[in-house]
Amino acid sequence: MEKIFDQLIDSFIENKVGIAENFLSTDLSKHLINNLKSLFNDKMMLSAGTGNDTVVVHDKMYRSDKIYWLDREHNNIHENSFFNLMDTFISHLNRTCYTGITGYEFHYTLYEKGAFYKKHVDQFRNNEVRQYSMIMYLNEDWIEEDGGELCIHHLNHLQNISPVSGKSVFFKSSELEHEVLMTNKSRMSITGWLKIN
Ligand SMILES: O=C(O)CCC(=O)C(=O)O
Ligand SMILES: [Fe+2]
Repeated sequence: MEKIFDQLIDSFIENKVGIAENFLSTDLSKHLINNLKSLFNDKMMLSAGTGNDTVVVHDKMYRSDKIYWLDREHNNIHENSFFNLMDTFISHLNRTCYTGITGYEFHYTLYEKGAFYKKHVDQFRNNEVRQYSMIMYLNEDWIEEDGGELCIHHLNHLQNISPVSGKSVFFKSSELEHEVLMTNKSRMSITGWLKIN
């Protein structure tokens, strides 16, 4: 696993956007996507909001994804495997890069056909707790016509990343502007932030 962690970290250092293709095993991706689908069927996935810590605005012109927060207290074996993986990644990151991460938060994310998330930065304006953004995609068989790329706005160019199963993306929450382009079919992922307090 350390090799994949280093791939994510090294590409982050080189390009400001870390990408690792097999961060989640096929098995774990499958279980997590099944969790997400059953949460959706049980109407547990709710419209995501935007704003700072205290004011959350639900503006469907700005983002139209649905989310559900992961929690060890759900006692879901696959969710806990995911958290174990993140714990290992964070100790590796802290050990090799002195990042001092002390916590995290992750949600399941569903963009239904036609959904998007307009250009934004992840760190809240009045709160610097979120240090790194991390997204794990869960979609098998993604083709260009499906749209839904993560589009990173670098200073002089755009970088489009397709949301393919197992792939993880990692970048600084305070810096990079990015958006999720409109998706032409259901787009599923786990999105989260590594935090300091
Ligand atoms: O799903 C993605 O590719 C990015 C999601 C995102 O930018 C966010 O939730 O803040
Ligand atoms: Fe974001």
